[in-house]
Amino acid sequence: MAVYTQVSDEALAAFLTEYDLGAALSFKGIAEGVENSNYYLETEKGRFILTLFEKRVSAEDLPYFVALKQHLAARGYPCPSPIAARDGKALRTLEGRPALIVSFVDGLSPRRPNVTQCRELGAGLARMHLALADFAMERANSLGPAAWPRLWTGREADADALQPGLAEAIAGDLAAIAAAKPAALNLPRGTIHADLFPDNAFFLGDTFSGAIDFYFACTDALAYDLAICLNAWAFEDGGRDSIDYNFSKGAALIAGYESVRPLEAAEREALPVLARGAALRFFLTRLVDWSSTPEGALVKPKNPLEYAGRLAFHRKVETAEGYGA
Ligand SMILES: Nc1ncnc2c1ncn2[C@@H]1O[C@H](COP(=O)(O)OP(=O)(O)O)[C@@H](O)[C@H]1O
Ligand SMILES: N[C@@H](CCOP(=O)(O)O)C(=O)O
Repeated sequence: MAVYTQVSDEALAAFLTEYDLGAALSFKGIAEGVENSNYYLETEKGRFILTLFEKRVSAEDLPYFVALKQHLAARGYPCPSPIAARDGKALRTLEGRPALIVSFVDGLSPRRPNVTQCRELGAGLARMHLALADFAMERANSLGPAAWPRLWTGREADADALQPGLAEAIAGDLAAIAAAKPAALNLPRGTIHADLFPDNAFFLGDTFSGAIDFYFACTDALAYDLAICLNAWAFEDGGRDSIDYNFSKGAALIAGYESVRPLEAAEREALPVLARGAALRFFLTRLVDWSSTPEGALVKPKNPLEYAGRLAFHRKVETAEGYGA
């Protein structure tokens, strides 16, 4: 459930008078999502999404996220296009929160992506990287390697409580990635989505129809975005205590990406450490949420062990071929 801030009928009607969208015909809170309050909004001019930004998205980053979506939409990339009010400004205030109306993206998020969808997603990710190649704004990755020790310190016991011996393994991952960092620093950089999980990608049948939720986007290595997607799209829950890499899905995702933007030799070489780093990043943020979300909270925290399982796989992979590249 992700409607933290309620919008009254009166506040919505007054808000819409600032736009050329006509009156509201339908307005409903959206249960999915974790970070912000999202509403489905239909007006006389069509279907939209209204987002009220909650505290997890920093207000100073909002102009970056809005500009990024405007940039992509202007290049015809399928994503939510910010709708400006009559004064030309898209980012506004509603019920005391920063608020944004964006266009509705058609499609369904796959619950269990198939190989064709993985290939499509890879190509969609590479097209996004190319469309953002001339996006001038920058944002540091606030969840990059420099942030990991801060997320990890003090949570060793929580990790061991989830799985005995996990704390030592995670400490080993942090050390191994820190040692490999210099090689990863020289990779081609650009604007990355950084959270293109299946719930943030839409498909019409098996055809990629758009990406949403750009609120972790930042400036980083392009191949790191591919590594995040490998983690999010190409692993299967293999039953009790096991998470398996689906080689066909991973190979299809990489091939799809390379059909649009071929990887450089250094990016291929760095893929194992990038994939391990990406798994560590999501393990750590999930661990923080897991141990700090009170029981009975509206949002159920995601299971960190899914990412501990991926880390166990990455520790054994030495070359990009191990992922099907
Ligand atoms: N532009 C959009 N078009 C269609 N549906 C959207 C759009 N934006 C969000 N949604 C719906 O709202 C849900 C939550 O959005 P999301 O951006 O993932 O929220 P959060 O940032 O809170 O995690 C999505 O799973 C999707 O169902
Ligand atoms: N994709 C992340 C959590 C972020 O949630 P989102 O709904 O904003 O994409 C994870 O799986 O840990």
